This record gives sequence, C-alpha cells and structure tokens, in this order.
Amino acid sequence: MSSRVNASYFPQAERVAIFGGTHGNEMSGVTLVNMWIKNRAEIERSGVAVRAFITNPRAVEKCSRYIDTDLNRAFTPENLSTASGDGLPYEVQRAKEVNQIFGPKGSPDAYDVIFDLHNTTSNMGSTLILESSTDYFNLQMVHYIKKAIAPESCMVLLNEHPHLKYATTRSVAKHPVGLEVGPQPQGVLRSNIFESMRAIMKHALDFIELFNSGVEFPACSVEVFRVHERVDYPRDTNGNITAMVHPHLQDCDWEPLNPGDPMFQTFDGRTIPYEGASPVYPTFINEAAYYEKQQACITTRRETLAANAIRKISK
Ligand SMILES: CC(=O)N[C@@H](CC(=O)O)C(=O)O
Ligand SMILES: [Zn+2]
Repeated sequence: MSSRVNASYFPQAERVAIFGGTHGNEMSGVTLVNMWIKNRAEIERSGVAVRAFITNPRAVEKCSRYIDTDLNRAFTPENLSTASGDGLPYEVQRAKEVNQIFGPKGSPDAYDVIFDLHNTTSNMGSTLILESSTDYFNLQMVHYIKKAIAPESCMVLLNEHPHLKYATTRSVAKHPVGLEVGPQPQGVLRSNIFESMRAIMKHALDFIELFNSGVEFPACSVEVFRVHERVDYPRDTNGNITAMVHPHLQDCDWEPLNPGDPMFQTFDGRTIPYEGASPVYPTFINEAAYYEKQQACITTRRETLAANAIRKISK
C-alpha cells in the first residue's frame, strides 16, 4: 500500500493569524507582532494570507497581563454566546470581537491556523503548545519545526486534560498553536528570547507554504509532554504561601522529577519532597503569572505521538 492511501487530507491553509499581546506584558510577541504589522515582508508566504494582530491592546498599553480577566481563559462557549453589553469585562468583550474576526470558533469560517505568542518567566526554552493529540496537521508542523530548529531544542506541551485545559484565544482557529518562550521577565525584552520566537515562526510559516504547494509530509512521530497535574505552593490555613520552589527544582523545567526529590523549601530551610508515585516532567516552574492561579508548576508525562502522513486536498 502506498503512503498516499494512508495520508490524511486537509484543505489549503488560506488564512493564518499570528497573535501577540494576548498577555500585555509578554514583550517578545507584542514586539514581533507590532513589527510585522508595520512591515509584513517577513511573514508573507505564497498561497496564504498571514495576518499579524494584537489581541489585547488595552493590556499592551498598560503592560499588564490583562485589564479585567485573563483573555486566554475567556473563549468559552458561554462567553462567546452571551449578548454584548456595556457591563461585560473588557476581555470578554474582546473575546467576542476576536471570535467574530477570526472565527466563529468551531465553524467552517474560522481561520485555518492561529499562532499565539507568549513568554514565560520559567526556564522552558522554546515550547509549542498543542490542544489535540489527533490534529495531524499540527503534529506534522511541530515535527517540521523541531527538525528545522535542531540542534536548538523545541519542546511540545500537549494540553488536552479534561479539567486543566482552558479556553485559549488561539482555540478560535481550526489548528491552534501556542508558542511559549522563556525565561523572560514580564515587561522585559531579551534579544535571545525574541530571536528564538522569530526563528520558530519562520519555520512554521515555511511549513504552511510547503504544505500549500502540495508537498506530502510522510508519517512521523513526535515527542510531547502531556499535561498531567497542577501543583500549588504549600500554604498555611490562611492561604498564604509557606514555601518556595526548591533550588534543585528551580530552572529545571522538562527534567525528570522522581518521587522523593526536593520540590519546595520552607522559609526556615526545610525541604518538602515530591510525593507522587512515579516520575514526572515539571514545567512552568515558578511562572510569575501563575501565583494568582495557585500554581507552582505543572507536571507532565512524556509520550510519543504518531502522526499520519498529510497532504493537501487537490482542487
Ligand atoms: C505564562 C502564560 O501566560 N502561559 C500561557 C500558556 C498558554 O498559552 O497556554 C497561559 O497560561 O495562558
Ligand atoms: Zn501568556
């Protein structure tokens, strides 16, 4: 049987968006998108319309994560279906606008691919965030990017957890892709982080151009880290944090954490170990934006996903 028989077919990716400023204090995405709005040459590819867009302009102006509520949690069916009105939180109003321009979410009219550019204060390096283990278009794209960027690394975080998955801005698209690069403090631009993000976007757009030109991408496998659990800081009965990320864990995103390994350090120097039953790979370790979400890190499990060959539906 030829590989073509087993290929999954997708339509040409005609409309692609690159979002920055979903969080107004994550400066690489804000700066790249503003740069590309001024001069589109770098993101133009044949056969596809690529639109750069600032999703939360008021938060960008204030250089804060959000105004009223986290835009990257706001794309719920409830928010997107309630009537617009003056009383709504700014980001809920904005989610409805973004959904109108780039969606509607879940409909045939939605954009094909949306890249949403984020920065983390965690030492995660470059990380692509996927929401489905069966979206072969996205799996083939991240496989392409990982190969193109080598020997630099690009990790893949898969969030399809039934409770921990959230309603992201990019989820409006048929193929949502998050790009998270760190470490970079909030409100700060670091040239190395900026350039890593820029390089990954170059390869991502090259992939889409190749796909649209009719290239068949053979079946492949992709190593991903699947969201497993969220871990909160140790707290007292008033809810105040009683310990910090342990120095042996700090900056060790993507490294295995075994049962009994140090996880937190109390203010008087006591070590609190990881008490899970099996090894995990923590990430988003000590992310600044996650203190408000009661999250010290998330744990993940490594797995290998298989992706079918893909090819464009011929017209
Ligand atoms: C640090 C940060 O903002 N991370 C993103 C991750 C994502 O885009 O899925 C968020 O929590 O929305
Ligand atoms: Zn973000």
